[in-house]
Amino acid sequence: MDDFEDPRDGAGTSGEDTTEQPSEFGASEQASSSNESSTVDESQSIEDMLLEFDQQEGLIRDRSLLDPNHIVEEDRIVGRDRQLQEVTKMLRVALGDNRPPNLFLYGPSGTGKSLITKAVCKNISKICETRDIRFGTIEVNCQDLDTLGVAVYELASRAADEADVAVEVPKHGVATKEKWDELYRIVNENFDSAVFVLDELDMLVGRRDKQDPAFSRLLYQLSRAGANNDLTAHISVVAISNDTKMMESVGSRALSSFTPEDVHFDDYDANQLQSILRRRQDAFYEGVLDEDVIPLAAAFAAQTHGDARKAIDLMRVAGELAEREGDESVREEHVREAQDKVEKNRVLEVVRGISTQKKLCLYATAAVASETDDESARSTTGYRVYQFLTDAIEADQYHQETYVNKMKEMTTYSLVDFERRSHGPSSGMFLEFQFGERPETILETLREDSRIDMVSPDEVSSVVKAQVRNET
Ligand SMILES: Nc1ncnc2c1ncn2[C@@H]1O[C@H](COP(=O)(O)OP(=O)(O)OP(=O)(O)O)[C@@H](O)[C@H]1O
Repeated sequence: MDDFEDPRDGAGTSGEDTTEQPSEFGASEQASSSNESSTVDESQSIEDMLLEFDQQEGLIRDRSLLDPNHIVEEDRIVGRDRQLQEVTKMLRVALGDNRPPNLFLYGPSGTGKSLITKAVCKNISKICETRDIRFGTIEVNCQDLDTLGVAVYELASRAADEADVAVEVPKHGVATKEKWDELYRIVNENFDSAVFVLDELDMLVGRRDKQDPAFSRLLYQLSRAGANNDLTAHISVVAISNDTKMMESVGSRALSSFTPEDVHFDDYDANQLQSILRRRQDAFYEGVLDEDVIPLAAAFAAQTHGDARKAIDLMRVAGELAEREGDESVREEHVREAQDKVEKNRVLEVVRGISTQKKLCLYATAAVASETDDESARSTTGYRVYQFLTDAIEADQYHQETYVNKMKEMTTYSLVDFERRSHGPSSGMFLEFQFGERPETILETLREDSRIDMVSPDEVSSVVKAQVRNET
């Protein structure tokens, strides 16, 4: 955040929100609808409109380059040489007659973990074809898998897709053991060598036992099957996670058979993100991207933790906004609009599901952060603003400790981060919260809750200012 100029400088970050955000999709929808209303021809039939849109020149030439799930060619991968080399070195064993090691790839989201794994596996597969080795990449994302049984079925089903055969057990109503046997059958009959890619593995917690999460059982069973010949193919397991501490939750039983090689993926800085975007600028027709677009999208994405997915997403949304508004080029203002929209949607997703009390804690803390120079909020000040808010809407009031715990829970949604601090003996200890998104975006989003909207933002702001002045 502090190693480049805040891209929003000069664009009003001080909290004096001027635009009325019309809907959950933010200002962009409003802009496009007001644009439409000025050009609408009421006599036009739907068919005419469709034909007209069809003839309109778009700005985006190749949408796949802006799709985060598309595996880009190797020459578009930038800034991950070390990781590419490590993963290639370890998995290349699959090209011979040996079992490659298991891997644990960890680092924040959007730092290229899945991309590098897919790119290396794709190349291994290409070489294996020329050597008559039947190699398969069996990939699952564990995010939506809630039990071990579901995960094993999913693996069997992906293995079957990769081998172009059918799964012969039903998805429901059979024991997990049968699903394992089916997975072994498919792999053994169709592959000499296979890499299991378990993306977002830490999400596979299961319902049974928090001490023995499903991901731990999955790792144990898979690596054991490799060792005791249930799986005759040479298999390697690549576990991918954002949670650097995931391996600490893997039970000792699983750990002793899994024993992975670790590969760390660190954050991208704004320069690396710029290079990533530049290698994809041919997603647009020549000359339609203004020169400020890429540096600004990269700077915005670098503000959180340098997420390439976010940078690519910003460039795509900016392009789509420009297209929808009938503009001839993608400009800086489209990126700013896109940033608002992307941030707001993410915050909305989280905020929609939390209780009013948590919203009040978050609102109070974000209100403080929006008034401080470094956009941080002390828990002690946040709590006083929280008390003001709960009094104002006559809601129950938590003790300070509960308020702090509720705020700490917000770290799981990556909305806030915190550090324990003390500003000298007179101020005592407090937590200092930092936001992953602009505090103003969080405030705007929370004001969509009618109870919170009962309190005037100006009133909150003057309470906050007074409290911040009182900080020692
Ligand atoms: N070094 C890079 N060069 C080019 N594109 C990249 C690079 N790193 C990431 N990307 C792109 O960013 C997007 C996200 O990358 P990827 O899915 O690999 O992230 P991840 O670390 O696996 O994140 P998550 O943990 O959220 O799944 C993809 O579209 C990918 O193509």
